Amino acid sequence: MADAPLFDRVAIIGLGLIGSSIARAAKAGGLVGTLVAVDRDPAVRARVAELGIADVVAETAAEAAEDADLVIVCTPVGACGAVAAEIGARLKPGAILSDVGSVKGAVVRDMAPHVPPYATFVPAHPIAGTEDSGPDAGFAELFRGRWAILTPLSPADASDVARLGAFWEGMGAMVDTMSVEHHDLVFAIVSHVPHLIAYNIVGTAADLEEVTQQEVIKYSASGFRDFTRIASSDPTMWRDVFLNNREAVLEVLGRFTEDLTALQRAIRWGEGDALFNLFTRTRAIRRSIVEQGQDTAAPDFGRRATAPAKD
Ligand SMILES: NC(=O)c1ccc[n+]([C@@H]2O[C@H](COP(=O)([O-])OP(=O)(O)OC[C@H]3O[C@@H](n4cnc5c(N)ncnc54)[C@H](O)[C@@H]3O)[C@@H](O)[C@H]2O)c1
Ligand SMILES: O=C(O)C(=O)C[C@]1(C(=O)O)C=C[C@@H](O)C=C1
Repeated sequence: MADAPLFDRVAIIGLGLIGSSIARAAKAGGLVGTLVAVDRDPAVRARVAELGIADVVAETAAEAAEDADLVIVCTPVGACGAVAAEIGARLKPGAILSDVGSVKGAVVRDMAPHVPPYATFVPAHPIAGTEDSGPDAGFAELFRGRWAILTPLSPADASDVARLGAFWEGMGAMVDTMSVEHHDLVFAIVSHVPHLIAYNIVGTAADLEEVTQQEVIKYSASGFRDFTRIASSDPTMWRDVFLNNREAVLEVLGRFTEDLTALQRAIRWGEGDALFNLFTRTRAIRRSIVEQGQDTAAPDFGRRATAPAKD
């Protein structure tokens, strides 16, 4: 007899890249009995029904959350508070509420006040994604071999944290836990500021009057192309990330700006050793990332086997 699913009823709110990937992975892994999906966009709800990646497509978040053992909010972080306000009173006793937001402090601030004492809020963040969005962009293998960070709010939540961790592991992820504050600093460095740099360099190139748009497109088969991939990431998602992780991002940007000024000086004064030493250190970092098998920002898995690469 097959093992019983980890959760009888799971509700996913927001069926974009991440929500639809969870739906696909959870069903493929036999982790849920009934999967209920809802999105505020009627076109997304219709597409989810067409794709057949949920058992039930609900009309409202409150309706989706009712009776669910696990509810995962997969909207942009700026919408998480309003969703929690809508579903909080409808959560069933013993339910686990979670999210996938790229920022944790602001999400906890906005969601936690709406969680009743008989449910447990376990914030989460999968470190996996692509530059694409929407329900067609998702795929079941997205989380395989990737980290899922849980930021538990109380030691009393340990058994629910373990259950949610098992759910992420069932989707192929490796689970780690850290504090909300530490999370926001770490991901400001390794994800948020790198995205800001990509948005900035692509914007600068597009604005340079002496380089035509045609040349930017024609000669971008270089490092610049990698920046354009990142800089094509969803504008709503990333606007919300920067508005909601302001302090950590500004802290890291301050350090980044100082280091950039030092590089500017080294170039101006011909300090080749300073440049060489930095580039040697950064090359070693890249090599250790590759050795640990974390070198693909957007894992291909089966996705590219069926869909031709866009770039
Ligand atoms: N894209 C990534 O690489 C990535 C990786 C890890 C975590 N995240 C986080 O996951 C979340 C979702 O990102 P995504 O890339 O799946 O975005 P997406 O744009 O692909 O999907 C978001 C979905 O949420 C829906 N939505 C928005 N407001 C809503 C509301 N109030 N109620 C119900 N549905 C609503 C939208 O209609 C959309 O379908 C974000 O919080 C993001 O920070 C993204
Ligand atoms: O691969 C990409 O396109 C991503 O940017 C994924 C990425 C990241 O920065 O690593 C982006 C945001 C998330 O919160 C987690 C993962």
